[in-house]
Formats: sequence, structure tokens, C-alpha cells
Amino acid sequence: MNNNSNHYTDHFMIGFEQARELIFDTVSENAYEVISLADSSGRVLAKPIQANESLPPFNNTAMDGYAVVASDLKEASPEHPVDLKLAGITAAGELPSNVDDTQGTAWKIMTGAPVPRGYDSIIPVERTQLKNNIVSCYLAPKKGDHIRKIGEDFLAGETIGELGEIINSNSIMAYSAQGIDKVTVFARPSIAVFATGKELVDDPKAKLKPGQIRNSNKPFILNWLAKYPVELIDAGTNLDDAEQFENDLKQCLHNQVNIIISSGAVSMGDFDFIPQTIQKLGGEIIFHKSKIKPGKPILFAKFSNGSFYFGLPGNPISSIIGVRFFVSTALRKMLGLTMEYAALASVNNVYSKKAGLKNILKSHLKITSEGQLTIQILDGQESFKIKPLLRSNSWAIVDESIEQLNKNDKVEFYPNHMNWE
Ligand SMILES: Nc1nc2c(c(=O)[nH]1)N[C@H]1C(S)=C(S)[C@@H](COP(=O)(O)OP(=O)(O)OC[C@H]3O[C@@H](n4cnc5c(N)ncnc54)[C@H](O)[C@@H]3O)O[C@H]1N2
Ligand code: MOO
Repeated sequence: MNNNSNHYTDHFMIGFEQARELIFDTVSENAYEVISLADSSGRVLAKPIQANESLPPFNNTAMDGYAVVASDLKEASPEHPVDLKLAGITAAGELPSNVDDTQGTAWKIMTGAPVPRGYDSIIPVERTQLKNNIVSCYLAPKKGDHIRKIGEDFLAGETIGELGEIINSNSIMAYSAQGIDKVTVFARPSIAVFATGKELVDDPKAKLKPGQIRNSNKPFILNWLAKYPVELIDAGTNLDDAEQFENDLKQCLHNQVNIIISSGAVSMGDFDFIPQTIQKLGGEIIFHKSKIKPGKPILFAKFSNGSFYFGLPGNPISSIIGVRFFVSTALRKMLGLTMEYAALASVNNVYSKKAGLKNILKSHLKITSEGQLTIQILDGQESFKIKPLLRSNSWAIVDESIEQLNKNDKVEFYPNHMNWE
């Protein structure tokens, strides 16, 4: 029998929201680094970005057509065209020579070309006819028609990227339009992932011996985290060898890995060596056990070198909940993001649970033909059941006190992945 130190936490289980807030408050933001814009998709801005230049940088035309003086064409209509003298032609990328007297003239101009000084509107080429250098105009334009004004999109100096914003393809277009090729972002947190359990088999080709199962938690955890800007370390599978684990953990601490994750060995079993090893190496257990099902025995600890530890319960669904809701919270803080909040959907089936723990349920969220968000609580909620995940795209969160959900009740939910756009 081991002297499991987590007995003392049996009578105290931290609430789900409280645990996540505590993680968010305990963890600090990562250091900054400057990277090239081309490599920045999915990274988080650590410094705001200002527009270098006004855009458009000059007044230009939105149409292929003629720059004209609107007051010359007041009487123009499809039945009574007004003739103007052709004064010149400019393509996009060219600078027009300016005309002294624009009155009574038109300047041929292509989309994107600067509007020559003295003209105040554009008429599209299809509303005109050109013959012998005379432009017949079939339209009375309003002053400013089809002119894209200097600075109408961006003004030099305005903030176009806020601290904590995630860079996506849209931001890459905007920053490229500004000649910005470097961005300051939060450095990727390093995350080491261990699986523990003597019963685990990593080799997919190996035939299972009695008592063995395949390791599914580690592939999930590595894959889930790979969608975010992190540096992943597969720290191996520990076959319940506490001494080996102690050495591996020492190595992680020596390398100042930001987040260390293990699945398994945090509960009440004789080989649940994670809490003791953490304490032996000077780690402070901040909480062990939360009022949730599945995932109750989750452990969060910190080390004086700045590394954080998440001991995820070994049952597959419990380990998912550990990364989806607890590790993710630390990750968000390290990357300068805000906490995530749940959204609401209407339940479309009846679901019963015991009062006491907050349930986090495998669910299928969909948009109905009426445009409503509905959520179905899936069958097979036990924490060892993996198959329902194949239908599951979200997690419904049902409060401690609730014993039954009825059709059309509102329930909080989170998608499987954090919104990262
Ligand atoms: N006496 C008690 N027993 C248990 C309690 C309790 O409060 N009192 N809590 C139960 C709950 S809830 C959970 S969750 C588990 C958590 O246990 P551990 O974190 O110690 O995990 P293990 O015992 O190592 O494994 C649990 C279960 O999960 C399977 N497993 C483990 N790792 C993997 C992996 N990488 N891939 C796939 N499956 C994995 C393992 O074979 C076990 O079946 O404790 C309960 N017991
Ligand atoms: O709560 Mo354990 O995490 O149900 O399987």
C-alpha cells in the first residue's frame, strides 16, 4: 500500500470554474519573439501593430472609365449625351501629368490609377463612347463617384492589431498591405506529454497480451495540442516505473519545459505515483480533484523553476477533459489570450444525471434548418468509452445541482477545439 498523499484532498474538491480561474491567475504570459509575417499564422500578437501608411496611398479610380468634372455633365443622360475632349490616358501604376484646365475634358483612366488633379468623379467606360478624341458621356455622375479616397481604408498610425489578437489569413492580408513583414508574438510554450500505465502498448502492430490495452491518450493529447502554437515533446510512455518517471521529470524541469502533462496514475491506486513524485521534486500541488465528472482526480502543480504540471486522470475521456478545459486555460494565459467562455444551445434529448458533480458530456452540436443551435447529449458517457467521440463535436456542461435535462432546456457548451481564428 503506498502512502498516497492525495488522500488529504478527498474532502476538498475545487469547482470547475474556480479551478480554471486559479490556473489562469497562477500561470504567467510567455516571453516575446519577433518572427516573419509569413510564419505567423495562428500566433498571438504580443505587441500592437500600427499602420505604417495610409491606404489607399492616393485618390484612385474604382472603375475603368474617365475622370471628369461632375459639373460638366449635369445635363448628361442616355438620351442626351454630353461631349468632353479627351485630355490623356493613365494606367494603374502610372502617374498622370496634370492638366491646367480640366473643364470640358475627360481623362481616360484604368482601375487603381491615380485620379489626375482637377477631376472629381469617374464615369465607367460602358457609360461613354469615344470617337475622334471626343468622349460622349451618357451619365451625370455625382461628385466623388467611383473615387477611392486616400486613407479611406487605413490611416497611417492607427492601431490595426491589438495585443492578444490571433494572426490569421485576414491579418496577413492587412499587414502585407502595410508593408509589415515582422511581428512580435508570444513564444510557443513547450509542452512535454507522458503517458503512464504498465498496461499500455504503443506499437500499433503489437498483439495485445492479457491485461494490455493500446495507448490512445497520448496520441490524442499530442494531436489536440498540435493545432496551437506550441512546441510538443513526446516524453514517452512510462510503464508505472516511479524511478524512471522521477528521472524523466527531473530532465523536463532541467530543460524548463513550460507545461508537463501526464495521463494516468493520479488517483487512489497503489501505483498512482504522480503526486508523490511531484512533491519529492519540490513541486507545489495547487489542486488535486475537481468537482467534475469525468476527470475528477485532475492535478495541477507548479515548480519553482516556472514549469507547470497537469496530472490528467488516465481514463480516456477524463484525459481529454484535462487538456480541453485545464491545460487549454494555461495555454491561453501563456499566449496572452483571455479566458474562454461557454455558449448556449437547446438540448434535443432528455438526459438524467446524479446531483453532486458538474458533468462534462460528449455531445453533438448542430444548426437546425430553422437556424437554431441544438445539442444532443450522446449515449455512452462513461469515461472509458471512446466510440461516442466519433459523433461528438462539443462538450455540454451540466451544473452540479441538476438531475435532469429536458428537451429544449438551455445548456452551456464548448466546441471540441478552442476558437483559434
Ligand atoms: N478507489 C478509487 N478508484 C478510482 C477513483 C477514486 O476516486 N477512488 N477515481 C476513478 C476515476 S474518476 C478515474 S478518472 C481514474 C483515474 O485514475 P488514474 O489517473 O490513476 O489512471 P489509471 O488508473 O492509470 O488509468 C485509469 C484507466 O484509464 C486507462 N488508461 C490509462 N492511460 C491510458 C492511455 N494512455 N490510453 C488509454 N487508456 C488509458 C487505464 O487502463 C485505466 O483503465 O481512477 C478511478 N479509480
Ligand atoms: O471522473 Mo473519472 O475521470 O470518471 O473517469
